[in-house]
Amino acid sequence: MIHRRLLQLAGTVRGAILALAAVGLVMSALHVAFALLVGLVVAALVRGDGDVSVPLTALAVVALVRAAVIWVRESLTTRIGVSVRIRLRSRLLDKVAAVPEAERRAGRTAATVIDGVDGLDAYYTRYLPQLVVVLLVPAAVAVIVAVLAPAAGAVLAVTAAVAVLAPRLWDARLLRNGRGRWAAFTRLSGDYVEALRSVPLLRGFGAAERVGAELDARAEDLRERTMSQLRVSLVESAFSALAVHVGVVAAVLVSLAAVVTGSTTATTAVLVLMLARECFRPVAELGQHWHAGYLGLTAVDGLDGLLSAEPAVTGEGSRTAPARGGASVELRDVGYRYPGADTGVRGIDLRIEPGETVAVLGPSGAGKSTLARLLERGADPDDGSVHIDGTDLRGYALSALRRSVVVVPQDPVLFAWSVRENLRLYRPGATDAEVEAAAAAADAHDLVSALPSGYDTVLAEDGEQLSGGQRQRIAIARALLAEAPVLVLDEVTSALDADTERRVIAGIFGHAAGRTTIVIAHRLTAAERCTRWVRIESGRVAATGAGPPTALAQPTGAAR
Ligand SMILES: Nc1ncnc2c1ncn2[C@@H]1O[C@H](COP(=O)(O)OP(=O)(O)OP(=O)(O)O)[C@@H](O)[C@H]1O
Repeated sequence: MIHRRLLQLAGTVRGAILALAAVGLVMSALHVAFALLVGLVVAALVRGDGDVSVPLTALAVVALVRAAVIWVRESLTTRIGVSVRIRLRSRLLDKVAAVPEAERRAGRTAATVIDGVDGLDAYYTRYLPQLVVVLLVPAAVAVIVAVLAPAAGAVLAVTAAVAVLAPRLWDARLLRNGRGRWAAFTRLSGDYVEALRSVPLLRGFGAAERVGAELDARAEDLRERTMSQLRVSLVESAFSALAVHVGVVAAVLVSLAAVVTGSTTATTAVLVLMLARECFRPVAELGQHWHAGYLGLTAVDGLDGLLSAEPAVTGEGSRTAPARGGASVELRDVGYRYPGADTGVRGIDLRIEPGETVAVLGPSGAGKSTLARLLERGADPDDGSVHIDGTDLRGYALSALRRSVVVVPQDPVLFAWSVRENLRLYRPGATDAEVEAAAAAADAHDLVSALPSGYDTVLAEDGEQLSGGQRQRIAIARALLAEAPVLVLDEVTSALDADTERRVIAGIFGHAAGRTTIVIAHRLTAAERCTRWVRIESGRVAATGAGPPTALAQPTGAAR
């Protein structure tokens, strides 16, 4: 089955597919030559006449060349397979980085990028080249047989056509079932990832058993779909195999009948027997490759969905980063709605001078994190514009912008790398002294030093051996080390006790002095060193004030 979208996705791989098809054709020609030579040798031996040394030598040469071509084909297939996977994965990973959808559905995305692409490898490197071989070789062999024995040639032509075309009747159903199975597989992958991440939570709430039972039910659904798929595919294979065997037997019987009636020779009958097998060899191999390759076909929806998803932001300028130190930040009548929702921010006007420290306060859901998102260009505003140092964010090269605005989220991600590598995420060239100074400023030096190998301790996935507050402090140190002109701290001290929070805030303000710092906070203690405050409510600026925020900055009932 040829899938137009998959051919488009393959892009420049088309030439490689044709090269593999050409090698497949050479291979088939060698098989046919081998069969003819064996036929000639056997016929000569049966007749007991003639010298068979020449065809035997030719047979040995063909066998050697065939071995060499097999080697070439396999190494080419592997190389092309690797390059197809690299090319597709790099296109997909570019998308994963830009598409919010991929972030939200991490498990499904991982299944598509890993299993889907693996499945496509067999489709491109085995199935499609073999399809070209099947379109040419059985017809050519049937013509050769027809020249030797017309009736046997006709039988081969008809049965080969049936063997190739009959399974296509099941293709649509196989593909439909396969897509359903793939959807169930990726959904289950996503659910497993989510459940594994939340095991302590699920256990804590006694929900582990219920979620386990749901996963069991989904796994059972996947098993049933897979078995149903296997059944359809086995029926298809059985029909194909039947046509192959019936074809060989019928062609041989027809040529034997011709021998009995004296209209052909025994040598021709032996040649027909040998060639009949070669006529069907490509068909049988196509069946095997189809089963290896259709997994890729079924993954096409996931691949297509990811590749055609709209990135959160499009286009970028060429401006490099603003000058080091602080940069001005300006939001001009900014409005943003989350896609498909009526939530976000609107009419935000805010100017922050270079080096200023501003607190952004407001109730939960007011739109504070949305502002942070807009500042790092995680999304573009629907209305208005965001500027850094007077330049619209869209005028900066994305990589430069992301180095210039560092946002520390409330629940930061740490990688399963050493603490030192985690801290150097934004500045791989930072010296050990700079790393330690940033850690000390975030009140993280002592806690890191107490780890078994200090800064070289390799963290568990997402820093699991650390408490929430310890992870927050390492993430703050990482952001301080970046020395970005604009630092946005989004409730980064929410997991710290009041004393530690004060120390961390003092450290941040000392280390980041001169840089523009925006502190998003619920608690006034987190923002008490800011020189100005802004209160956001329902996506709008509700009030602003000079000096550190006081109780006035908070809506009634907010935490102090
Ligand atoms: N990905 C999203 N899709 C749709 N709506 C969203 C999304 N993220 C946030 N929102 C909505 O946008 C609004 C603003 O959310 P935001 O996260 O900016 O609030 P916040 O002030 O940071 O809240 P909190 O203090 O609880 O972190 C909320 O109504 C929220 O439900």
